[in-house]
Amino acid sequence: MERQGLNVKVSNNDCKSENISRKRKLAEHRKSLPVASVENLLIQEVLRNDTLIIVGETGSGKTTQIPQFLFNAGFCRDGKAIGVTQPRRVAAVTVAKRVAEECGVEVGQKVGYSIRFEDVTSSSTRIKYMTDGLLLREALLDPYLSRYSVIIVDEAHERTVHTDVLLGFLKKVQKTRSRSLNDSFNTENVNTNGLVLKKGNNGKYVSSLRQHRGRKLPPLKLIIMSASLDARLFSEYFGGARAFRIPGRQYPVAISYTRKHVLDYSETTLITIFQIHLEESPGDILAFLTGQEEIESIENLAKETIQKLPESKRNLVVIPIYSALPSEQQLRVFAPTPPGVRKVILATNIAETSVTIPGIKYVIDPGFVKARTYDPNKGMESLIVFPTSKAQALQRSGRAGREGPGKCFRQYPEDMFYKLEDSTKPEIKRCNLSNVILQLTALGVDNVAEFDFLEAPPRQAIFKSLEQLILLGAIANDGKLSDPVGHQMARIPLDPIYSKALIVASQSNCLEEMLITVSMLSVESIFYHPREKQEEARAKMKCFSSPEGDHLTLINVYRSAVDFLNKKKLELNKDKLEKSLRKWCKENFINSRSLRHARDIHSQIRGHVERMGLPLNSCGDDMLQFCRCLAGSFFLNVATKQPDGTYRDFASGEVVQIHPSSVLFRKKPDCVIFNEFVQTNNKYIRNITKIDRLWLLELAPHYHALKS
Ligand SMILES: Nc1ncnc2c1ncn2[C@@H]1O[C@H](COP(=O)(O)OP(=O)(O)OP(=O)(O)O)[C@@H](O)[C@H]1O
Repeated sequence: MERQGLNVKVSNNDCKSENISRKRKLAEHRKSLPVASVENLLIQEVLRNDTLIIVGETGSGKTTQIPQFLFNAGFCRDGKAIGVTQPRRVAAVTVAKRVAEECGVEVGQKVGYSIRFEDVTSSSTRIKYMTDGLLLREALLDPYLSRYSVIIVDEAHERTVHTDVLLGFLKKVQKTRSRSLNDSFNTENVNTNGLVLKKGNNGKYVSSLRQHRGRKLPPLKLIIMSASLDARLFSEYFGGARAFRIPGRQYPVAISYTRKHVLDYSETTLITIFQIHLEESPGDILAFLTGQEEIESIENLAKETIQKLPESKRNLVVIPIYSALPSEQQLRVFAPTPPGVRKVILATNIAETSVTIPGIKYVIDPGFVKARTYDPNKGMESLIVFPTSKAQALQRSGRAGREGPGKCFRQYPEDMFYKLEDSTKPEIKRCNLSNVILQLTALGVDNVAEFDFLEAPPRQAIFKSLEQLILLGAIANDGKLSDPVGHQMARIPLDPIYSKALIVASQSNCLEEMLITVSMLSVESIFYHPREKQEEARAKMKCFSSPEGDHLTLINVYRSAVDFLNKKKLELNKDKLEKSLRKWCKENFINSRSLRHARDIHSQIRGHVERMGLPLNSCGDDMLQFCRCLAGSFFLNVATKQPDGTYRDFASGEVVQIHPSSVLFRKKPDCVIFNEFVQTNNKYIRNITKIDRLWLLELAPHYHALKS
């Protein structure tokens, strides 16, 4: 006993001194960041300008430090908060954790984060990191964003559709809040924005939002940040807003290029990983790839190669990260590596901006990214692999110089870099806009075509998406949200076509089945077919296959997994249960990560529909009923067989083929609904169910009776 007590005492002391030295290190690190030298100047600029554009090298401290400067300068007096938006969930979570640690608080207290389906904030949260999409959702409940004194839109160069919509919306909120500002402040020491500027004892500027009369709001300060944005474009959009440049960078990153064009970037990436591992000094590796399937294939090849290395060189671990991975699995990449082990992270562009992955010294950038494209003429959206922009290449190399000097290996010749586009084409110009239009309409924007966008999307895309929303019954003839369907759809955080499917299903007695379907459709590839075990995998898939098509097949997989868990629940604890599910998945050639993600989405969306009061009903064994419900939900995506065995998409007239991964690939029914259009060398449709064409006349006459 005594011994144990002694041990505890010693380790407590160890802990304490470890904590103190960690705190000291963090404080020193903060002081060493380039942004630290301009703290005062920055605060003055924010006080003087309602909108400020801040440009500073990657790693200079923008995301983690500027919100803390603003907090210390008094921007959260009166209970107001500073909101910081990020294009990606993983960045919002990890940055919030880091800033909470720097402030010496638990995440969720003074510093918190909020992302779709996860809110780690409290009434005492004053610095809140969140995704840009989440702030837009918050605006539905609080159109003046009244709880915020400052909004920082970080990584604005990414130009995600949410960032662009948010900027237009924030511009509007700023105008409204400025108008509502009571002008009877005490004018002494007050600048034009109604903020009091005082120099504090420590020589730092401190602002105070003077108590305003009545319930009027102080102006909303807006900061737009990035390492690589077109400051002029943003400045013009915000009426000549001031741009502030943070001088200096933290650590140098040496860039190298290939001598020749590479034919297969996956192969060269794999080779480069092992060259670094065998020849370079210690430090972790981050390699950028384009998607889950590519990552999984390189992950397997890398693991096989590691096994072939001499024992002493097998100290390399491979960790994947992509957006379809559940949050806690994504966070695995941030765990420190044990001494003597090198990790290689295979990432999509999810790890491109904002995140700091401890230990990364080497970046491999093949120069490609998978991005959405949209053809408004055909109403078809597809994912295509494109070369990155210069801005993306700079962000990627920036991940290497965050804890010390780093190296970036670009897998293309140097002259290629200069040929890249400066910045990424804004997503709003290359995506289906139905989600944007639904959100803007819910925010009270009646004429989306006239909305003040930073760069307007093609008018044709607006009209096409508007037409889709009208056909789905979300928007009424007067351009407003329909009641109740449009309002319900705007509340469900899914693509409008899936939100509508849930509403249709609740009216057709099969909401349970549709909930499973949309959850499974929201993740990437449930089945995996390893090259060397194609036949075995195909045989296993047959056990789940439904002759009706892929939707019912997905339901079969989900229900089999739930049955398996229910059977084992009594014998195993939670950890062992998950482990045995993973084994079950492996035996059945099911991607356990995707299945887990689908289960998460299912439970979260289920919560939403329950709160909305939709009846959680099931059609039981009546699968005909469910297939009719699929037809009534996805009537915009119909394809019919042609004499030569190909299909014609009903809406666009395009010739398409059933994707080889579909259970209907060989069966070729006369008429199908589908959920995905994929363009590779051929045009494919994926996630398909056979239907009776006559159902469409009955279930969606407003579209099919007119078009037939
Ligand atoms: N989670 C973390 N773990 C360890 N160090 C971190 C973490 N987050 C930030 N840092 C350190 O703080 C520095 C500043 O990070 P910050 O994200 O504020 O920079 P930034 O200027 O916003 O960069 P970027 O433009 O790339 O987002 C990083 O270079 C890194 O050294």
